[in-house]
Amino acid sequence: MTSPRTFAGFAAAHPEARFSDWLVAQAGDRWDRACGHPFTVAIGDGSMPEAAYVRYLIEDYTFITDLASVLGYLVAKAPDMAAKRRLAGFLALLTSEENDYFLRSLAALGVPEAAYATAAQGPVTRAFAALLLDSAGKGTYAEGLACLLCAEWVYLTWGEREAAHPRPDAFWLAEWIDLHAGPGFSGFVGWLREEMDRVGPALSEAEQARVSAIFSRMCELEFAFFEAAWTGKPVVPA
Ligand SMILES: Cc1ncc(CO)c(N)n1
Repeated sequence: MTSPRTFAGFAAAHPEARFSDWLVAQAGDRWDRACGHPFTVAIGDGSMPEAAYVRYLIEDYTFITDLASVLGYLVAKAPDMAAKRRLAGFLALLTSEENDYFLRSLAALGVPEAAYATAAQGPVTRAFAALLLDSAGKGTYAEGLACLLCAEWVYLTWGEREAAHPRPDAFWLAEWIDLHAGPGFSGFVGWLREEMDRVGPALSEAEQARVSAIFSRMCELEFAFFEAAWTGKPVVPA
């Protein structure tokens, strides 16, 4: 009998299940903790302390710089033009509209360029960047895709939840919600899921387990990233 922890076992028990559903099921409460972190609730309900958001923006600006490199690796590894187009489209958005969002928000919050342009990454961001860059750069397309899927799907999940009620006044919060909700972003995450669902089932069981471990580790690091901004005390999960 196949183990229920493998994708084959999961698919036998849940005939409609997608590979991406299995990744979330395997992550268990690590997924829920990342999507439901109090920091993400505070983005939407107007209770965000400015100091926490400044810490977040400075770290996340270094993160999205590495994310742009990760997308470059994935564009290179994507097997066909349709996939390269999707990934390149997101890379273009990240390096234009989203980059602009960071520069305007950091300026409005009074953060001087010197404080973010050359900021050293904290320990959680370093662990995060290492996992992403190693998976997408040295690993396989599937491994890099699992990182990107987790990062963007967590953001879509809290983004759509917070977009369901009126926006806070601060534009840096309102626009951060709008960047992670709406048809453009949900369309991209929907495509990432379909791509993972296409690539994942064809992998060996050992490689599927590896992809699942990467996805779950990403959930832990997403939680730790929010927690570091929220508390000001970065802790890399064991
Ligand atoms: C840490 C982190 N994860 C995911 C995203 C979404 O791109 C982001 N901006 N930052």
